[in-house]
Amino acid sequence: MSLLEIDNVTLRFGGVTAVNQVSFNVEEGEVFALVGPNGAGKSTLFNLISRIYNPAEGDIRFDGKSILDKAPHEIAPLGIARTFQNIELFEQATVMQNLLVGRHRHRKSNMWSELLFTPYVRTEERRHRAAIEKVIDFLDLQAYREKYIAGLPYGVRKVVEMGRALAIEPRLLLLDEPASGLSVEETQDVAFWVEDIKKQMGITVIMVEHDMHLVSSVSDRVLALADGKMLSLGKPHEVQNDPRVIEAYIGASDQNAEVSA
Ligand SMILES: Nc1ncnc2c1ncn2[C@@H]1O[C@H](COP(=O)(O)OP(=O)(O)OP(=O)(O)O)[C@@H](O)[C@H]1O
Repeated sequence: MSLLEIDNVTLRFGGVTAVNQVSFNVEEGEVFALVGPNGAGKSTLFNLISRIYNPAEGDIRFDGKSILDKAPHEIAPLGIARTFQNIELFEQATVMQNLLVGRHRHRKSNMWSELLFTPYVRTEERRHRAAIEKVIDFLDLQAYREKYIAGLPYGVRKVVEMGRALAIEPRLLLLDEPASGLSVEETQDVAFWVEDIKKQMGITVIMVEHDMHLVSSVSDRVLALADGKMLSLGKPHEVQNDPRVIEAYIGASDQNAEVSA
């Protein structure tokens, strides 16, 4: 059974069909990339999986069960974490505090036991701290742990956002443009982390990304979309060389050229 099944999903915004009869499966342990020109429907697909949007048609199953009856806040407890294109962290909180927020889904203690600081709460607190230390080590964030997000460079914030999602200890991680705005060196780090997230942590990754070099170096499979429709699905080199994909990108750049002309 696939970890995630997108089954004939359609979503319309007024007259625009943002996602048009899209079907694909993501297998456990895979790095799966969604690519396509601007407006292809990639972010909308992430928002459908995160339950921010309801499909007009189709089903989305995680671990064999439909998630269409879940509210957005019930998605992280299922084991699905995500990052956002426009980083969504608490600016006036430290790196450590932001990572602790990610642990919320694992808190099983109630308010009274927290107030009384029972042995159970103490053990749980240690478990949360240990999980976070693991993420800090993994992403090399030691130097920033007590720093406020507001004062951090963009590249570090992006890493913290990935850390917040990893702190949830998800089974499925959705990365929305992890390399956008990053330097070549920082993008190289993202490539190493994605590989390790898969190999060391055993987490399945779906990534929306425009950087085709990153996509082809880390992805097992790639789905190319254009105008909400599936164009091509396969290994990175197969999709990159698919004439339908090349045509869609050329078409999109022609349109941009016309707009900017
Ligand atoms: N909330 C919304 N209301 C109306 N239309 C929307 C909304 N969100 C997306 N769309 C439209 O749906 C289509 C798909 O948009 P989407 O943001 O999913 O594309 P994308 O592939 O993520 O693009 P980009 O690479 O620019 O982020 C576009 O035509 C977009 O204008």
